[in-house]
Amino acid sequence: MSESVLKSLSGPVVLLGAGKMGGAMLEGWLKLGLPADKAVVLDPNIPAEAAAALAARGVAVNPALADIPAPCVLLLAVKPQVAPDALPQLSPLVGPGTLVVSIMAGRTLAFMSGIFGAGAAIVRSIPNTPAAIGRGVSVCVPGPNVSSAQRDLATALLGAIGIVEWIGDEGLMDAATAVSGSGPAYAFLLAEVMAEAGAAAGLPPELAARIARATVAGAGALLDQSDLPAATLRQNVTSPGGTTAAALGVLMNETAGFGPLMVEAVAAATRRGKELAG
Ligand SMILES: NC(=O)C1=CN([C@@H]2O[C@H](COP(=O)(O)OP(=O)(O)OC[C@H]3O[C@@H](n4cnc5c(N)ncnc54)[C@H](O)[C@@H]3O)[C@@H](O)[C@H]2O)C=CC1
Ligand SMILES: O=C(O)[C@@H]1CCC=N1
Repeated sequence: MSESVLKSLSGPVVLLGAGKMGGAMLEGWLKLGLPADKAVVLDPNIPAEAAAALAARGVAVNPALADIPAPCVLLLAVKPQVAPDALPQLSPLVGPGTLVVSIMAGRTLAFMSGIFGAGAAIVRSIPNTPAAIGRGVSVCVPGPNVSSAQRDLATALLGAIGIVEWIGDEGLMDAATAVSGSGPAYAFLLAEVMAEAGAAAGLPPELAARIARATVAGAGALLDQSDLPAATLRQNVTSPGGTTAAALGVLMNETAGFGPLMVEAVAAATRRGKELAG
């Protein structure tokens, strides 16, 4: 479904911001068959080499706005903080057939319709960086003017980089951002702190880093491939009275363990999302 939707678009997909997330999304679309001449990148800071490589593949990089045909999609992948300066100039591009998709943390549907007009079709979404290997998670909420065909189009665009979850309540987006948008950083931090703890326990630091990284990656792959709940996979490691139980006694402490700490972390990220709302 994704492939046929992306291969048969009537107008271009315009990407604003070709950084980590925008760049990964563009690669996903091209891989799934979006014709390169249907992709337009707008990013004043794109490195010359990257711009030349995209242009060689047929992608239009930083054309004059007046030269861009009516877009099917305008995908907003700039930082939320630059949105008030970067978005208004794009307003003339947004016509009745244009779907605006934002991946900016915090920025609300109301903020975007304030720029693109109350009639604009807008999807607010939050992907995550495993998008770079096609293993992203995107949570999306549609604005009131989004047609079912445009929802399918957003699913195709975000589905090119991983799984897509739709929600109906925009009020949940900051919490979703705190879990899946920011979540990969928590998993990477786990690999970092396990390595540091291994070194503190006497392992050569490089060995500790290698085995911690491979362990987090292997556990993630097992979680992915198994049908068992995470709690069962955890219990399968934990011999009664053994080493894991000793560690989990610390990590699962009801007041100072991982659980309450994660609640605090997700709450902090959720609050920050609300601050970025604008
Ligand atoms: N990095 C992540 O894990 C995630 C990021 N996001 C959201 O994605 C958006 C982009 O984040 P990243 O890709 O991480 O940032 P990034 O810094 O890698 O990319 C932002 C890009 O925007 C470009 N840019 C800056 N000003 C511009 C302008 N006026 N016009 C066009 N392009 C401009 C920059 O040159 C850069 O290439 C943010 O809004 C962020 O909240 C969402 C989910 C996950
Ligand atoms: O840290 C951020 O604000 C962005 C949104 C989710 C992940 N990175």
